[in-house]
Amino acid sequence: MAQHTPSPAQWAELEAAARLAARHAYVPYSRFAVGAAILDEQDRIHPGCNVENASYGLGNCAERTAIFSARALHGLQQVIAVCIYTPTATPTSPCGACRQVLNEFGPHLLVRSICDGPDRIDTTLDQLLPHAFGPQNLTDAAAS
Ligand SMILES: O=c1ccn([C@H]2C[C@H](O)[C@@H](CO)O2)c(=O)[nH]1
Ligand SMILES: [Zn+2]
Repeated sequence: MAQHTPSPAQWAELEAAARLAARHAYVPYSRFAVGAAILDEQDRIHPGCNVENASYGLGNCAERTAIFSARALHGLQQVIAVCIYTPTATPTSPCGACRQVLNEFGPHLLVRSICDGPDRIDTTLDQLLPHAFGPQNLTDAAAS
């Protein structure tokens, strides 16, 4: 399937959705409210925020919340692009766990990180997670 690229208007929508989603973040422990928004192959935008827990290690990042809720609510199939907003002076990249989860639904997806400052990062998941382990590795498994 051909990978399509978001239009400038779609990037602007993704950025706004990521910033808005951060307002729903549940971050009583880190006070670090992150928002994410994913664009799917049907041009739908799905938001997510980080949701922390008193058992600290169980918190979920904004990017994974976006993926899981989009799948549960809307049957997400393919991610074209993700935008991540962090409340920082410089943009930050998704954590390793989120890179892996993003890879499941969009191995070649585009990643934009935005923040409260003027800088942004535009990259790809291929750059962030080279030699990824994904669904194809399971189907490649030798029959026993
Ligand atoms: O890309 C990132 C990085 C961090 N966090 C969350 C996890 C935790 O709730 C808080 C501090 O790490 O920010 C995200 O949601 N996405
Ligand atoms: Zn993460």
